Amino acid sequence: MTRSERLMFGGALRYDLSFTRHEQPLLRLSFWQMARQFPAMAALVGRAAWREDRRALLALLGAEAGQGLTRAFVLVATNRVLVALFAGGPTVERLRQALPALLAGCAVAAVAALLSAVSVAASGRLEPKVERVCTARFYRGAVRVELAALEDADFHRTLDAGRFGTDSVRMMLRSSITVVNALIALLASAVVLALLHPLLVLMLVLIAAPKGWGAVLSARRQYASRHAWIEHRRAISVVTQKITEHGCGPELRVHGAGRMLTDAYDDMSMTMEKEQQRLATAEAATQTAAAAVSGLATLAAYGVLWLLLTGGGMPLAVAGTAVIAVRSAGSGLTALVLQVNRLYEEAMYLQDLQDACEGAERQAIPAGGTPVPRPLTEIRLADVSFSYPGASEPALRGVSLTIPRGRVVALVGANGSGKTTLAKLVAGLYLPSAGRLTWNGVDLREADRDAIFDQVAVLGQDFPRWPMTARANVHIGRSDQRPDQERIERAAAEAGAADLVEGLPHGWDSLVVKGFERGTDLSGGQWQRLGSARARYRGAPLLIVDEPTAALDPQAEVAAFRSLRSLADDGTTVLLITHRLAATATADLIYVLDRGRLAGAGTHRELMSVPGGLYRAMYELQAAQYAVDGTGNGVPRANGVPRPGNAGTGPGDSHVDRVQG
Ligand SMILES: Nc1ncnc2c1ncn2[C@@H]1O[C@H](COP(=O)(O)OP(=O)(O)OP(=O)(O)O)[C@@H](O)[C@H]1O
Repeated sequence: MTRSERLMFGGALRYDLSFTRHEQPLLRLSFWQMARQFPAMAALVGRAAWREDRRALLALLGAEAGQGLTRAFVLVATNRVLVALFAGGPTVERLRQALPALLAGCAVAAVAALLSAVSVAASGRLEPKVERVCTARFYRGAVRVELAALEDADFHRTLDAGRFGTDSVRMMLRSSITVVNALIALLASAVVLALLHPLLVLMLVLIAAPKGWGAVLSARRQYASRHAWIEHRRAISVVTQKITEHGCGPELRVHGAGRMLTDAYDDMSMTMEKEQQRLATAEAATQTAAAAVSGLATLAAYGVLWLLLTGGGMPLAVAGTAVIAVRSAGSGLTALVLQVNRLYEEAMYLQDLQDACEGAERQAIPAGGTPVPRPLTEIRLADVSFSYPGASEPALRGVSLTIPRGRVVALVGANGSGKTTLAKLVAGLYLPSAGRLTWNGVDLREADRDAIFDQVAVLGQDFPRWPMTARANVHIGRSDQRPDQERIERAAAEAGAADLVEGLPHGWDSLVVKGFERGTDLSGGQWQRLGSARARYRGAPLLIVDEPTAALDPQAEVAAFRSLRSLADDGTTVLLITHRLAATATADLIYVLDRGRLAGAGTHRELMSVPGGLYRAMYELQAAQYAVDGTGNGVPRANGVPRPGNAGTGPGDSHVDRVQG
């Protein structure tokens, strides 16, 4: 373990042996068991190829099989040429005898070249398609996975491992085709050799076996290493990514964090280097052993030929063909071994991809379910508890509450009291561990979750800042419909984002990500307005907002809370999570959470009237910062929203604070 790993990640980031022993059965498979899996893996890719472009697949298979057969024809033609050349008679006559076979050999070689061109074109067409289909299946599955499943480290690892497999799809197709080609070529050579002398086939097998063994051994070693180091690699990429990330720039420089990260890169990469060296040394040893045994077998093959020739058991022309056949079979074999090596390794990664896809499909949010009657009238939680997978303490315990339609419902409570968790349950992102959560009387467990998602808009604390244009950043809120510029602009105006977009160099077409053409960056508050525009553009009957004003200036904050109020007046149910208790004061209903339990419910006035109540204590603490009392006396109000500060100036008033002399 490196120093950096201990400091930054709390320990070594490698899966120990138990992972490879218990969780990677592929590594325990023998070559023959693995070989039996090839057809299934090849079929996986083959089926995708068949679905996407069967003409290209057939052309590819035909061209490869044809190329293999041409090699046998070339060998037969060579044999004919040699027989003619080694026969008695004048040279001109022997050449004339050899000419037809020579011409046939040339014609077959030309056909082989054409077939090779067909194969290149067809595979160029097919490979990207198959890669796209298999990769898209993986990503489609990944976005449908239940959020709770992603909390499980093992499942997360399975998904992560699947990502390596997406590169393997293309390789698998290519390697499978090349292996088919090499096998046909080898078979052709073996048939020709068997016809010449059966003993030569045995020699061919002896030459091949050690190389095959070496290839399989290397592939397994590489695969095991990659798996064991997967976390380590991921950590290196996470660390280095931060070095160029825009938001990290200031701390990297001012705090000198850059040095810590670059040192960590050095440190962790050095351990990877050692692993690479270990692999290379092992690989070299395996290759040498395989080449030595294979070389001895080749020597033996030539020895047998020698004996057959000197003993008169074989004519010189046949021996000549045999030498060419052994040589061509030998090089074909090397190609085959290389490809089998690849295929073996790729098959393992492809299996990971298959496992990830199947896992994602198993853990997918179910499609369909009981329809939820519209419009949304009420969401009810009855004795709901929820624990995050692997967590020792539940995040919510026996919570019962109701969220009625068209109201602003505020969730308040200390950090970690369960507000965000509760909101995620309400949105259908998590299912309760116990108790019932119903949407219009339909239990979340049976409900059509897509229909629920369709009625929810979220603006989370750490909402995504999509690296796209300003327009796409809003439109992605309702991307199942065609972009509607008029609605986009209305949503932006309501969220206070219209001016900011107008001020961008390319307006709605400005890329709000630095580092691209037309790219520009936004301030935290500007991002929050854009995020809010997105949530509004979605136009869902339930809007969940988690600290929607954390980055806004006071004026924008007041406007934001006021517009939430007017949304509710228009029938939208607003679930508001905030620590700004001045804003919750105008909510229709406030729920107070304390360590996962419901500790209070009512209006601001009701909760303030509870002596020693948690809400009152929190409110008074916050109000004290502004030197106002909890009853609202002296708190200036702008359209019903309490505003801290001195009376007399509305949020929109422009004035210069003066100290009266
Ligand atoms: N993904 C998670 N996995 C495990 N535990 C989690 C996860 N998310 C939150 N928790 C835990 O659940 C509890 C409730 O967290 P939650 O985020 O709901 O609190 P919150 O009230 O929204 O806090 P804050 O005011 O800080 O946003 C906390 O103890 C937290 O550590």
